Amino acid sequence: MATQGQVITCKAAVAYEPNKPLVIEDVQVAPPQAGEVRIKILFTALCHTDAYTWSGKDPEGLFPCILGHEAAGIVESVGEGVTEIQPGDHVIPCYQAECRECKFCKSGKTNLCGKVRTATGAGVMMNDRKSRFSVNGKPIYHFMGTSTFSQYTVVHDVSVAKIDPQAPLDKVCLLGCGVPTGLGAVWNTAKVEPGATVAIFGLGTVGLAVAEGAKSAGASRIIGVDIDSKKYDLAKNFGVTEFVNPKDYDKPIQQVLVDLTDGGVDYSFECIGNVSVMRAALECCHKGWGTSVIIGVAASGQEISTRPFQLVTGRVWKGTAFGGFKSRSQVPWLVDKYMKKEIKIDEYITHSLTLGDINKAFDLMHEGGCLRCVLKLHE
Ligand SMILES: NC(=O)c1ccc[n+]([C@@H]2O[C@H](COP(=O)([O-])OP(=O)(O)OC[C@H]3O[C@@H](n4cnc5c(N)ncnc54)[C@H](O)[C@@H]3O)[C@@H](O)[C@H]2O)c1
Ligand SMILES: N[C@@H](CCC(=O)N[C@@H](CSCO)C(=O)NCC(=O)O)C(=O)O
Ligand SMILES: [Zn+2]
Ligand SMILES: [Zn+2]
Repeated sequence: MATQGQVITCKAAVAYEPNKPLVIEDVQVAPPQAGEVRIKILFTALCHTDAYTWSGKDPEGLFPCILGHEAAGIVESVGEGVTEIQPGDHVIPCYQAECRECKFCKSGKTNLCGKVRTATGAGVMMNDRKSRFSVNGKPIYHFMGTSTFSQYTVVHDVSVAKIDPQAPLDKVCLLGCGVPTGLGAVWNTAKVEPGATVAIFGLGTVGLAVAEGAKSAGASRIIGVDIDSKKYDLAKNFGVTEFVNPKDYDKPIQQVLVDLTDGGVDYSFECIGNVSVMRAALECCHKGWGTSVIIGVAASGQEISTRPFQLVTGRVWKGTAFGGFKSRSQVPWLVDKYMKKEIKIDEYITHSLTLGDINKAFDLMHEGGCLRCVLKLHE
């Protein structure tokens, strides 16, 4: 391999400051050290969490950094001691690692992994607590352990899911975040059963994936709640059976849903990141058993609240990261499900652009007509 062991200079989108346009730079990407993998990223999508961190509202946000965490690519080289991944493997970088050795991984109770989390939260690699990215000698922070807005990135080996080489990378890149999050929130976190009633707050990619998951789980009613009525036609294709726009009512949305469902829904999902909506999502659940799952990411300083009585009377409040999926083990399984046409991906991709258009892609994301925009990173 000509590039193995060498610094690679390539294009990447650097976020220098919150909310300032990303700058396409020539970035130096150092070779992978022990336990690391350097990946040629071919396609990356944008997720709202990238916009959230870029906005400066993420307490873990560090600048300058290279954002991006929903991508697919091909391994360029591996560091010392990496045995399960080889150059040429088709992979999806996973922001939620799976080491299979730590307390979290061994617990069987969670998909969270503790092995590299302190480093990924600090924008560095575990080995030497330094970045592999630089511009003219100045380090640039990693983001979520993935930094996929770059033609090449370096990640920990425990964060790499090896997938079917036949899978189209311009599609399966979405399995790096939004789609698994929604499906897994239903299948793994809530464990929705046939006949259940479901309310989904926010019908973006995550909320629509919740609808898809709820439909496949056999939910009897899937009520979509969004302030953008244009979402309804689209949402029907993902399984939403009824639509409610809070703007059409004078009473609180939780009351609207309780009245519509003879006392409340069995399951609700917050897919926005709005703490007032999180409260409504809990309070629209049925007394005695209703479960609400928080998926949305709220800004630094925001807190959730409700009357404790809501929980005393049997409602359950939960949250989910990456839909509870164990990344290295289950992302390849999700890819196989897509290849067998058992889950959707193409339907979430509304726009396709190149890395140079990344600022335009973020603008599109805020315009409502956009679910996922996939960027091609190489000509
Ligand atoms: N927990 C996780 O693992 C995880 C993974 C991926 C994304 N997320 C988070 O999930 C959230 C959703 O992501 P997305 O990509 O689907 O976002 P999105 O912006 O595409 O979708 C949000 C939807 O919510 C609607 N909305 C906004 N305010 C509303 C309100 N007050 N009431 C009803 N509807 C409202 C919008 O019209 C939009 O349709 C984000 O906060 C993102 O950061 C979390
Ligand atoms: N850094 C933020 C929290 C961000 C957050 O909650 N991230 C989600 C994934 S969002 C993907 O689009 C998550 O999985 N969190 C678990 C984890 O990061 O380990 C903050 O500090 O508020
Ligand atoms: Zn995401
Ligand atoms: Zn682990």
